[in-house]
Amino acid sequence: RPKNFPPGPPRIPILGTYWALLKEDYNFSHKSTQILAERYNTDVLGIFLGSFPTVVAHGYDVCKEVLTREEFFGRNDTILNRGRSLGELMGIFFVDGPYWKEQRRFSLRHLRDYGFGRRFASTEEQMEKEVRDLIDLFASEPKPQDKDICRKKGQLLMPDVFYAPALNSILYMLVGRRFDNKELREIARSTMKFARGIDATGGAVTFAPWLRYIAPDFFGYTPFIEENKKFMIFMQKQLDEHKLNFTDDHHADLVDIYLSKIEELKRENETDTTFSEKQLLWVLIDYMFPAPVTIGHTLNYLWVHLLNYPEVQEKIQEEIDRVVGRSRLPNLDDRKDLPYTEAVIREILRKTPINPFGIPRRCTEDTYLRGYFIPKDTVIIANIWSACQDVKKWKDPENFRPERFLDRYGNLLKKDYTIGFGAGKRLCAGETFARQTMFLLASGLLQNFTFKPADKMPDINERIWGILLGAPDLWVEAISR
Ligand code: HEM
Repeated sequence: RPKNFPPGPPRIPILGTYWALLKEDYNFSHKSTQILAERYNTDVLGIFLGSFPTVVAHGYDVCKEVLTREEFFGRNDTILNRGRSLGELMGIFFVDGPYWKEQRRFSLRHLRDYGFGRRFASTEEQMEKEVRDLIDLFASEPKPQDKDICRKKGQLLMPDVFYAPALNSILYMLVGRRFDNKELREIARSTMKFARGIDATGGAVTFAPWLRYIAPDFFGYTPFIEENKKFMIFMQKQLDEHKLNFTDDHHADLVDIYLSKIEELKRENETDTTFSEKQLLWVLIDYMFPAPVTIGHTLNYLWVHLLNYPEVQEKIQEEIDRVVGRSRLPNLDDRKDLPYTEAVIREILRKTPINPFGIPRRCTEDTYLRGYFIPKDTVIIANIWSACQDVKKWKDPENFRPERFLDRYGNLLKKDYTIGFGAGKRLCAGETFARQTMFLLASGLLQNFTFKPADKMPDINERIWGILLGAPDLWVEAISR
């Protein structure tokens, strides 16, 4: 333990202090670190994942500080982060330094041109089409290709029903077209397979990579690599097709813009560059793979709550009827006029964060946090779950209370303290898109249907173990309004 390193449980060989996480809560390490932080009377817990020094921040203020400080903007070079992209660190999620800065900035700047994170008519039309298709799916007899998510008219499976609309919305901006829903559902389920094989710390295989030779399935290594390959194959196919038809005088999506940039650098004989076709592949995947599972699972939690709190469902419907009516679908202009609907989505993001540990960061230089010494290359984790449960911030965090985001006149509070998307310059790159998509899908469905559980009432506290903290699958019954 380095001198003045944050307090925490004692280390043992190989496991470090991982044993203590398993002992406190075998399945949910975000709960274990919270228990340990309380025991050691600290907001800044020092643990060792194998031999890797790791600092876990707890509570709203410390998490916010950790996420926004420049020296904590690194990412970790782990077997999984490399393994998914065939041995190299690529894309946006798992790279850092100037490489990360350039690729994040370039992709975001140009995705904005197609409506990612801002208003753009043709993308909004496309998203409206996705909402309409989803409404039709709920209102129709099941088609043979939809039997996996629709068991009879009006009875559908969450989160899977959201996978295709979320993916098609982002793919439209990345590669300029939409895809068959069944194909997209299969791809989205790949993410779930690997996300459920490994815990939020990255699991034992991250700090003891040799475990992948002993029991690769048990430690989640094989599913992680194999399921990631499915994204790679899908995206490589799109890239190959784009390259065949590419002309530099017409750019229709991010791939065109990026290929054009590569051409420009070639013309200038610029070889010292972070731009390459391989890099493009992983940038595309990094915008694609989070969309269905993050949006799908957050909406699944929303529905778990709507079923348990029918009065909240009614209030949203009353607000939509009053502001939008029934003759057209809610659109992004309506967001500001539907404060209660927005507040419910914010409260879901707070109460049930799907990334309890966010994406772990790396400390890029020796530094101090709340008086403790943090050496360079320490793994930095913000326990987002603890920040969302912080009594000092939320007063009654255990309650589902959307009104906490409204003032006494029912207006949405200007400042949004939601921290589920991370914070600082490494903030989730898809936040605005995710919020817009969730708003459109939720408000469109609730305008048209009232929902009841198709089987028993879902348990509000049940969670599925994994990197992504999801609720169990939920069959809902939609009754036309
Ligand atoms: C409810 C939905 C979502 C939640 C709660 C969420 C949450 C997060 C969190 C916690 C991080 C880590 C941020 C940090 O290190 O501070 C992250 C990163 C990221 N997210 Fe999301 N996300 C969501 C949806 C999406 C969507 C839909 C996309 C893409 C379309 C996306 C793309 C990304 C990317 C590219 C990063 C990496 C950013 C970087 O390392 O610079 N996310 N997200």
